Amino acid sequence: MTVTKGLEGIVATTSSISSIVDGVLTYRGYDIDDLAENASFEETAYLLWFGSLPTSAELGTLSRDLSAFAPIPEQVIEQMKLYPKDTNTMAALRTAISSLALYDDAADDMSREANEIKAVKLQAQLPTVVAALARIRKSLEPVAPKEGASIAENFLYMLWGKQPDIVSVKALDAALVLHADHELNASTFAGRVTVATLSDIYSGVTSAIGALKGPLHGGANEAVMKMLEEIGTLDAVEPFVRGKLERREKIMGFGHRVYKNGDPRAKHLMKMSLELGTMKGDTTLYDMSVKIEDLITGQKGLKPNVDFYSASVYTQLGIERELFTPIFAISRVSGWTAHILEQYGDNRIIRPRAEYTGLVEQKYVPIEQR
Ligand SMILES: CC(=O)SCCNC(=O)CCNC(=O)[C@H](O)C(C)(C)COP(=O)(O)OP(=O)(O)OC[C@H]1O[C@@H](n2cnc3c(N)ncnc32)[C@H](O)[C@@H]1OP(=O)(O)O
Ligand SMILES: O=C([O-])CC(=O)C(=O)O
Repeated sequence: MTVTKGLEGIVATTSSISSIVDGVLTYRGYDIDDLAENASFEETAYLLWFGSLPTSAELGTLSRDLSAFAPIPEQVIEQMKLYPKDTNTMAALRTAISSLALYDDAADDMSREANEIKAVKLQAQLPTVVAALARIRKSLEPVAPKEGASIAENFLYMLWGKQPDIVSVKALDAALVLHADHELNASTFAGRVTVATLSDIYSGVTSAIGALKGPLHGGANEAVMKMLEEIGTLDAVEPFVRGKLERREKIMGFGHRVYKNGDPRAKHLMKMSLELGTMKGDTTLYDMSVKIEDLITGQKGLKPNVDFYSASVYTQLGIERELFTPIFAISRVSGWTAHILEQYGDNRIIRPRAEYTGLVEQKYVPIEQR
């Protein structure tokens, strides 16, 4: 048996949803740079689920479905009010999304049609859950979704309880496009492993949320912001990074399993971070981030990943750190559900082997003789 730690370089499935070839990321054959500049998040989600960009009529239908599905059951809201207020937001999200299944009569309907509807429903409801969790944490009443608004607009509206400005909506929409899918990343793989047992789509998304939470994956965006807060000023960047490198500690938001010459999504978020800082008349967070990048890339050859500049983008949008990874989930649920539909379409249980390295030839010893 050959063991490849972390399954590095192992091709575990075929997929026609997204690809990373020579550092270029595509969704269904469209370059991420093209989509980041031109596509809305709703168009992107449609592309991931159904394989082509929507016509106006198809996009209209999807937008109406997303609006219609956005409200969540009152019981789920009441349960969320019972969660400890200081609990990890991703832990709360994992629980709330799992509980949505209890109120969906079609949760175990495994037909393609029912699963497509549940994919759209999960996409519609996840932002409502995250916004409600954020408000409940602050002892505020959740705000009901607004009809006819895009996912980005609706999320900020439900979060802030007022109509968001156009700049914030555009920036969040672009960030959602950039995070929507990423081949066989850890959370998508977790979701596919779960549904490959023919478990339901809610179980798959719940597994995926659990995997995204970790700081080596989606949780890195919150860890980056924690680091920026800890550093505090531009002058403190250099000694901070030097200390980290001397102690051989990881710098969050850098490195990637697949990209060794840079993550194509990072440049878009970097540009957004500068634009938002310039508009606000304070580019400190951007300047600190660039200085960290220069030092880490110069000394370790590591490049920033998608999580690095998203931290300063979200902070400059006025979004609290605890919501960064849940916002990643708001976007990635489109990719997770597209992969889950693909897995159901050509399923085989995912069950690799382990090389045993434990004790052998042990004999049972009665408890009083141990
Ligand atoms: C959306 C996303 O999930 S993007 C990734 C988000 N995660 C992070 O930003 C966390 C920080 N980064 C990391 O932990 C890693 O780079 C990962 C998890 C992303 C990839 O892990 P792997 O593919 O296993 O990379 P691996 O750990 O083998 O790294 C290779 C070398 O670079 C070093 N390295 C990798 N990332 C970092 C980092 N962020 N800071 C310092 N050193 C690093 C490793 O220590 C290792 O050095 P070594 O060969 O001397 O032991
Ligand atoms: O692909 C990965 O390993 C992690 C990543 O960048 C993502 O999920 O967006």
